[in-house]
Amino acid sequence: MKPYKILVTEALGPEGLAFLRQHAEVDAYDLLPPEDLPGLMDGYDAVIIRSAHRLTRDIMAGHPRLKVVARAGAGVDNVDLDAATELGLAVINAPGANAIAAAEHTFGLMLAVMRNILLGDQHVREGGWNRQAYLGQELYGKRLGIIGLGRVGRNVARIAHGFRMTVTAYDPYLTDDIFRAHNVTRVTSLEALLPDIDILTIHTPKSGPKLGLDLLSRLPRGAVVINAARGGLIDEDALATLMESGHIQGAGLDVFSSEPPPKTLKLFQFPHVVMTPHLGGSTHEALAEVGVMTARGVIDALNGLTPPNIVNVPIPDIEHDQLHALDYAAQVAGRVFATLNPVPGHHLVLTLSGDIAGSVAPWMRQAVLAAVLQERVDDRVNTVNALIKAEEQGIRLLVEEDGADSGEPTLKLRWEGQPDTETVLTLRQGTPVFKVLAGIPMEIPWPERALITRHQDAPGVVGKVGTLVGQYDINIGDLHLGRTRQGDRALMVLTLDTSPPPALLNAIRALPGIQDVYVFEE
Ligand SMILES: NC(=O)c1ccc[n+]([C@@H]2O[C@H](COP(=O)([O-])OP(=O)(O)OC[C@H]3O[C@@H](n4cnc5c(N)ncnc54)[C@H](O)[C@@H]3O)[C@@H](O)[C@H]2O)c1
Ligand SMILES: O=C(O)[C@H](O)COP(=O)(O)O
Repeated sequence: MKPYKILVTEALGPEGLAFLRQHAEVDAYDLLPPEDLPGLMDGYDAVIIRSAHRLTRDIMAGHPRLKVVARAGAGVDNVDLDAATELGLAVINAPGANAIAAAEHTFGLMLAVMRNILLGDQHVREGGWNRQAYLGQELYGKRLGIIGLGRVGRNVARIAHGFRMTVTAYDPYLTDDIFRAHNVTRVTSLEALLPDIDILTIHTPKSGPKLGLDLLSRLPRGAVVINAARGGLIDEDALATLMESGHIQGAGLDVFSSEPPPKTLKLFQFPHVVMTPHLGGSTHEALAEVGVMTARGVIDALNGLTPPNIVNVPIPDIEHDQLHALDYAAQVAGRVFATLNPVPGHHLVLTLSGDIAGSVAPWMRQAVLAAVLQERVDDRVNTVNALIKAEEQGIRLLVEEDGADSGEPTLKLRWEGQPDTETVLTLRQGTPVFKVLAGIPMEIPWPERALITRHQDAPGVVGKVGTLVGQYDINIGDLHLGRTRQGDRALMVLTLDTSPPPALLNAIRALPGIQDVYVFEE
């Protein structure tokens, strides 16, 4: 019996499916009718879609088993990311896995428009041979304008250089180095880009700029427009208007505001508009790459890891094993802190130092916060939705820097204004070691099973607890004691070889001087 159940709603590369099947029971469809998806979501740990389906809040909510949703592809605009995050669902995608396919398809469309390939094909099939009627234009020496120099945009630039085009791009989110590295001239506005190019191609997410009549009119007369990114980035009515006036000579479209486009789409009237049914990422190679990347991400996320292709959790730039160790340290620190300090404050103060500063810090904050909240909130809370759940609980996270950004990763936690809640944990060669517990300095390598007593420092308490544990035939592997000062608050941490039964815990609780008893087991 496999531990997970996964629904795949649209054709996934066979390599990805095979990987999923090693770890999960998989129900895979070539194309699940979209209207059937809401009724099928129950009982799956993960659901994987492509562009034919939408994962809305309504569809994702109310499925206790669901932990991960995935978009097997680049664009996650058909997943309600805010809803997924609030619901604690990890969102996986496959960034870059189909970027070469999409870039090559962009050139397919470009060549089809510039060289009248589809019109010529139709003409020959109809028995014609009028070569003069289908005179085309070369890409060589043309000025290509790219909006969005991301994974696809950079591949477009690479191919364009092969055609000896000059390449200019607009992407306000990238550094100059990226433009230089790809031999692309940078412009800092669309207004600067559009008048000086022959061919425009857009490669931004759906949230990118919308090119309506005003912006498209800035293209020189006779320009060609390509959209293999997302429907709606190029306004279809505006494009039709400019095709009609002859301002725009031709267009290549792989994506549409509504897919498939309605029969009433004005652009169908123009022979120099070449259209494909969202084929940009549809090559065998890309589907294989997308399938494997998605499948690995989904299984990692189900296993509680943070894969590099998770969309709604900050991703630390470190090795898998190191991340796993830090995740464990965050769990231990958060759980022990929340259990020993059950009355929460309003402000949780977290100090990170050592190797968890930098790119790891945003993820670490969420991981620790999730572990603290897990002890307090019944609702599902995890690294994905920790910040949202904290806000719902009226808890604010205050992050303090202590300046040290190398050395052993160290987490310090306390409720603001309550120094006796301070908990300090260091990760030493992969093992969490507590340095301070509930404000009491102690040095405790964290065991698999620990029993902690909170008690009054007084003669006989330790011996009585030890005797009771022995009476239940449980071996004590290690013992640590700490106190604020003689006769004051004290803690005892016992490493036990076997689980203490409830009767033993009750017996310890009944001993004079004992304030509370806690058990932590893996
Ligand atoms: N047709 C297809 O089958 C197909 C295949 C793959 C990708 N896509 C789509 O192509 C697009 C690009 O994909 P990608 O993998 O390169 O994404 P990406 O995230 O790697 O790159 C997108 C780039 O757009 C830039 N950008 C964002 N907003 C912008 C704005 N307002 N103005 C200018 N630049 C902006 C970003 O800085 C980034 O560099 C996405 O919409 C994706 O969904 C379509
Ligand atoms: O975002 C993507 O990866 C592309 O739009 C491909 O979509 P598809 O998976 O439906 O082919």
